[in-house]
Amino acid sequence: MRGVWTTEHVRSAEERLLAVTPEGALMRRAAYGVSVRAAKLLAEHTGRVVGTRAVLVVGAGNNGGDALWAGYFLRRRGVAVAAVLLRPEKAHPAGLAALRRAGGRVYSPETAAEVIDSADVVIDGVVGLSARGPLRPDAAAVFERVTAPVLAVDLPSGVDPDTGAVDGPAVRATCTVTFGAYKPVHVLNPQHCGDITLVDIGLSGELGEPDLLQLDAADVAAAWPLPKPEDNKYTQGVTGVAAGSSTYPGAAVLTAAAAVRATAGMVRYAGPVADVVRSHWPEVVATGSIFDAGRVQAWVVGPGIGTGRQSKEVLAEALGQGVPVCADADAITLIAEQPDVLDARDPDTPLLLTPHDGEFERLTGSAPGADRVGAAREAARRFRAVVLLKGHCTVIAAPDGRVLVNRPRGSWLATAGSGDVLAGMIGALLASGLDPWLAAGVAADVHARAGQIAAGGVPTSASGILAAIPDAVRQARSLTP
Ligand SMILES: NC(=O)C1=CN([C@@H]2O[C@H](COP(=O)(O)OP(=O)(O)OC[C@H]3O[C@@H](n4cnc5c(N)ncnc54)[C@H](OP(=O)(O)O)[C@@H]3O)[C@@H](O)[C@H]2O)[C@@H](O)CC1
Ligand SMILES: [K+]
Repeated sequence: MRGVWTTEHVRSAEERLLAVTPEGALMRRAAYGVSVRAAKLLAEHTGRVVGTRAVLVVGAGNNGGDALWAGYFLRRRGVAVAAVLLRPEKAHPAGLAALRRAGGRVYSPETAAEVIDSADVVIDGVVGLSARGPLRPDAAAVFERVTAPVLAVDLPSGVDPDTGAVDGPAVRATCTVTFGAYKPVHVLNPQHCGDITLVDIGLSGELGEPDLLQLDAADVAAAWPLPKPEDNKYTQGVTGVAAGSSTYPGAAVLTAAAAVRATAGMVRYAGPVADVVRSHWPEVVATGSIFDAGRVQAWVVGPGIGTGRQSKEVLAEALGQGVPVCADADAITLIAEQPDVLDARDPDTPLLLTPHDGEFERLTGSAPGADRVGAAREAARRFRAVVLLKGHCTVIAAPDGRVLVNRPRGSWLATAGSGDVLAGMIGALLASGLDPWLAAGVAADVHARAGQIAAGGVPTSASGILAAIPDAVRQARSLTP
């Protein structure tokens, strides 16, 4: 698993490390890493390093110091370096002196137009860990001119380091070089970070437990349930699916099919479109009502069931059986509108909620806002449930505070019925006995892989995602991170 630490925790770890490290050593280590990545970027874009031109955009703090020292190292590799100082009086003194000594030139934003226009790479050292709010107007004006690839030092300036939120002008980087630890921005807003490089500055011993986690392929592979020699169809867990209606039969088919595709156990369907489900997926044991469905090890309830009285009874029945329940789509709206349905649940029965933003607002009374991790964590505590908050970077929070952030693989999942497929996969993983938080994270990862595989660069559909589940599992099982 990839660990991610908030800026508060990175800062205090850095303070402890700084206390036992010679002055300036950490910054030079960080800056050297920036210069190596910058040289690679230059070579990729121009075919050479010597004789290319780098522009540093330098703010008031140590992030600017990193950029200035990186400029010093790039000078030594034959790169022409120009530093645009946004706050000349506050520019890191040692870094600036080193750059000048090495032959770097210095500009103000007003005099820099020409060097920016002819840059081969621009290094964003405006602001790092201490960033607040969007780019200020002077920095925003500089980046408006930029057409060269941008390397962000630590993080793209203008993006909130702890939430990844963007609320105005912000740097959109080709690549980001960060130090010591991944920060939330790197997993919550990969679109603005581009390709990310982590430079080791010796911080790992000081960091403690991570605040967020991201699954690697190896984690997904290790968690994905596979039949063992002693298994039969029951021992792998039976998934119950209560989905669909005469208006939305497709929701039943997609949800049940995703459970079939995800694991080798058995899938039971209970609902008004049993015949439709059976005709598409003969391996599903389908019946008309949840009350005569037989034993299951987990329920998925909600896709396409509507929010009427009968649907409420179905949800209450599932919640009362003492097995994990994934409440999706209409089941979330039902909980939001008629919270007494949760009385049917023993507080120890695992519950998993899978809202998109609109459903989240219905459920909690407020939209997730900029701090999606905080919002999901709070909702998870309040409902004593795992909350999977859908988004470009889906966030999965457990009631005990653990948070996973899913790695996006394009926007292919934004298609009708895609959520039904995810719910079916989660149900199958719950039935296999996986921890609900991990089940949600692993399902979200494979769902994203399936979307990418199904799309292959052109739009796909929920049926396409469904068909790609086996290849997505294969991909996760054969890849390292
Ligand atoms: N500590 C270490 O060991 C190491 C640290 N390292 C590096 O230090 C970086 C952290 O440096 P830092 O703490 O000096 O602050 P930094 O992020 O440069 O901000 C400077 C000032 O900018 C301002 N500002 C705020 N928001 C703004 C905005 N939106 N747009 C424009 N300006 C804005 C605000 O000042 P204000 O103008 O509000 O007074 C703020 O104080 C870290 O990211 C890493 O790169 C590495 O070298 C490894 C070793
Ligand atoms: K930056």
